[in-house]
Amino acid sequence: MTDRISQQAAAAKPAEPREDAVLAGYRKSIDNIDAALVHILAERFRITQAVGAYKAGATLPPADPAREKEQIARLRRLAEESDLDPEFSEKFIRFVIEEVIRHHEKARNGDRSERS
Ligand SMILES: C=C(O[C@@H]1C=C(C(=O)O)C=C[C@H]1O)C(=O)O
Repeated sequence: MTDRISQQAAAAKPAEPREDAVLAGYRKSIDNIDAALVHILAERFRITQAVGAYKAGATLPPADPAREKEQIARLRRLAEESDLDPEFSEKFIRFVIEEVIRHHEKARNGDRSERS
């Protein structure tokens, strides 16, 4: 790549995503946020495991639809205030709660079986 035409061709070529400094800067922030999400979810599941053990001991049902309805409505409101799609927020929390209930059912069955 020493002649002028080759140099011009190289200059016109868009940078590979991995070599783009602006994109790399954004991705650094995305990586930090993703790490925080994993830590937050780990803490949420740590406490819901304790709730599952408590419910199993107290013979309380694994799921509480009234509580879920309140949480979904609250998170939809928060999403709207934060310019996040409320539909996405509802889908996300339902996905998480479904997994929590699966854990609670396992805890109730002495970790022998799962729902479905
Ligand atoms: C954690 C609980 O158990 C279930 C899981 C929920 C959740 O992950 O937020 C909410 C309600 C219940 O269906 C609870 O009853 O508080």
